[in-house]
Amino acid sequence: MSDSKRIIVALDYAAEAPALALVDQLDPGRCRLKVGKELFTRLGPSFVERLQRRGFEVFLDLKFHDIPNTVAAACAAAADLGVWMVNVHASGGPKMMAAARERLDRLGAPPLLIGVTVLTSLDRGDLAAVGCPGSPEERVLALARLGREAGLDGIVCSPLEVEPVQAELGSAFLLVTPGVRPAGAAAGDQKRVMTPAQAVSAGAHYLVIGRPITQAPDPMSAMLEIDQSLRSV
Ligand SMILES: O=c1ccn([C@@H]2O[C@H](COP(=O)(O)O)[C@@H](O)[C@H]2O)c(=O)[nH]1
Repeated sequence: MSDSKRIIVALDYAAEAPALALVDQLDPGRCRLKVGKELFTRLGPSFVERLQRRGFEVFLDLKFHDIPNTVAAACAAAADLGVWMVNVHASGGPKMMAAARERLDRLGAPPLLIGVTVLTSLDRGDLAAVGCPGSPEERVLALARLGREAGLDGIVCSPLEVEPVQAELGSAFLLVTPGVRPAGAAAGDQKRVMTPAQAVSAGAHYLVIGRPITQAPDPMSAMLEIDQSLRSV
């Protein structure tokens, strides 16, 4: 893949100051940023605009999951913010995903539209607990098919599902993978993980990485080490 900015740093912070302390050290030519529910709820759209003014492309990770009309309108609002990528829960269904696609297609330069499949914090037992029998891989594949049919640009899945999804849907369908942990790093609440180099060699297009960078004693060194590990893949 030609995009050299594979790392998307998840800015999961409780306040603006520590987030900006990291952002100040990052190079928008080397990585992208993800703003999720915590920071967006605290700081709102103006923080996203601030990051964009500094030259960063932003993945707005709000995982919209609602009726089609509401999700389509929320995606349009994200597009108005100028974000690079936005996402919806694929389990919201084909009509919801198609409504988001149709709304974004009315725009000149829409953000990438990505479907969240099975959260990387879930394993087979967790899926069974919410009434979904089968393996995470089977469910990811089923949701990936629905997402592609609805015209999504790609999906969020764990690195473990990258090869089977690409084998069926090809390499142009974007695969965005959280659940990335450098060797020896704490998995925390993530259950389906691989190292950054393993994820990229499996075929992941973008790696979402939070705590291994943001909670490292020296976040910038952690980021550069991960970046370096990808250059030899
Ligand atoms: O399935 C998913 C979907 C989204 N995420 C988000 O990615 C980051 C991962 O952070 P780490 O600290 O590297 O675990 C986080 O913002 C999640 O909300 C995910 O982990 N899994």
